[in-house]
Amino acid sequence: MALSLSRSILNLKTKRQSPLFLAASKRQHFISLASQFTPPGDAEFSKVLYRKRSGGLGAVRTRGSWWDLRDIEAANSSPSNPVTVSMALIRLWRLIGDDKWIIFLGLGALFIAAVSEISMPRILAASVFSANNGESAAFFRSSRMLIVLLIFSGICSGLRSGCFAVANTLLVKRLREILYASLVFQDISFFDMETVGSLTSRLGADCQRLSHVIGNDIHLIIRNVIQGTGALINLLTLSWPLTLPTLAICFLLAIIFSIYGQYKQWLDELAFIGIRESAANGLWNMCFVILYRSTQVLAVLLGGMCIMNSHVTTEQLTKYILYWVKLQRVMGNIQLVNVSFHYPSRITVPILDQLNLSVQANEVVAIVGLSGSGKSTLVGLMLRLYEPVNGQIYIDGVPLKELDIRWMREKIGFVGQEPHLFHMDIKSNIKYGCPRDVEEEDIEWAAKQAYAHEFISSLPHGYETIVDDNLLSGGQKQRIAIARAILRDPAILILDEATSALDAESEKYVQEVLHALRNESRAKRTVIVIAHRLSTIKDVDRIVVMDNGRIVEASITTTTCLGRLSQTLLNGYRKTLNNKKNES
Ligand SMILES: Nc1ncnc2c1ncn2[C@@H]1O[C@H](COP(=O)(O)OP(=O)(O)OP(=O)(O)O)[C@@H](O)[C@H]1O
Repeated sequence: MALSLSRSILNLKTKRQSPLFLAASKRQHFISLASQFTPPGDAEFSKVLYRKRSGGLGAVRTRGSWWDLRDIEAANSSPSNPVTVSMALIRLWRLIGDDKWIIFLGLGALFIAAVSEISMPRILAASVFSANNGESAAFFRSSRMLIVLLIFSGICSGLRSGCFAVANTLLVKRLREILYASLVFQDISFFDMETVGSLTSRLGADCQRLSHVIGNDIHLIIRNVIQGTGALINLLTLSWPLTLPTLAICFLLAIIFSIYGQYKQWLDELAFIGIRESAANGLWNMCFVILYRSTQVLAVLLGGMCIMNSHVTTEQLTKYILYWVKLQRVMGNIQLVNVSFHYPSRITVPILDQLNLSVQANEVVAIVGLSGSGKSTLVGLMLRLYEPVNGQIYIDGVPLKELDIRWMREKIGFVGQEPHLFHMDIKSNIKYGCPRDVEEEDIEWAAKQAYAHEFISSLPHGYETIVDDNLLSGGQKQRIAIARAILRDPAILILDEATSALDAESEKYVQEVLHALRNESRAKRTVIVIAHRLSTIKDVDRIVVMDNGRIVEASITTTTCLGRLSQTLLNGYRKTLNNKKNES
């Protein structure tokens, strides 16, 4: 929106250079930009109360006129957030934080400079007339006064622009911090819809523009108001008959400005929609929490009676309640029931179609299938990077979407095809993102599990070796990423095996890791591996074959794999097998 506004302002600037038009556009731009950085919430309650009163209580009932959006739909198609100038200023004021003294200092300097500048013409005229009349004492007094005012206005003007420039810099910094923090926690689907360019522009140019309004325009407005008022008082005291026609023209200009400022009405309408949405959300939350909690209360009441009647044991009741309260520990059972999915950016292309899959805790399952059959998408849904369009995913019997997403992701280790390593030592790379304190031996243990310890130890500085682009092969990078995932001790480990792009040495790494994971009790966990090579699926419990967004085989073993793969898949794997034979 900020970009399109920027473009439209640019167009307006090139088409119409009228200062009035530019002023109106600038104000609208400022409000729109401010709304990007502020959550909706400061609602105009007086308006709502007024509307509610005018509609009566009946308007608020289900399907009552209070919820009706058609009037606004018809009147307005702009999706901007409802933020008024004052709201935007208040929020920006909060952003200044502890550095408000800079603004106060700037305002003080601004006031003194403005008053000095207003006083100068009167004293200048007085000194000219006193010189003309030969009144030397008055002339020197006026001249001294002029010099003092000159010095004051010079120093204070400098101080004013310095203070606002510093406030401007602080504001840009904070806006970017807040915006960046907000971007980091967006859903993956948000990044599908937004281009990198527009996000970069928000962080860069838009923040800069918004703070420019604060750093320059606002203090200029304040200065002009003070100087205008002073000039008006001066004019009125000099000659009110001359001043009144000027005032009439100014009044006319103010009316024209206010006509351009009519968009406020749209902001009010949008604020009203926001309030109704919040109210609907509040009602939903209230109903959900009350019903959810009442199941626990009922469980305790009825369960207590059943214990007294010896229908259930205390242990059974405790387990029952604990399941309802929260999933304490992830065992690693995964169940996908009738899951369908399409990407938000391509809603007409179904990727997963009524998919059903069940993975038991500690099972090692390989997912195979031709490129584009939806394997990575399936994993993306398990990681809750996206929500299924239809169907449900359960972890240990609890719907995935009801679990705390951060907590859940801590329990899942994921290693993608191109894992990212940081320019720091190998030890820190393995430790990266681990939510608990770990010792050197834990890091080595994880590296051993990932078959990385041997090559790390052979490096000149071992675990202290700094990772750089040319130091490690693709397979070695992946082993470090697996060590990183294993160190977090996830209940579910998902490996997206690299495709043919990697070197020959990496051919066996997933196979070895899977072998270790299956045979070491400390490493027991559910493992899902997206396999591209036959060698990988040798050691798994089960092979799941995907084709065109569906699971066509869900429980074949390695020995029967080749025999039962569908013809299409078989051809693909035969080709791989032949290539391998030719190579060897
Ligand atoms: N972010 C996305 N937005 C839109 N479409 C996508 C996105 N990611 C994947 N797709 C499409 O979804 C389909 C399934 O892709 P997916 O990556 O899940 O297949 P895959 O079986 O993992 O393939 P490969 O083995 O090549 O990794 C493909 O047609 C792909 O183009």
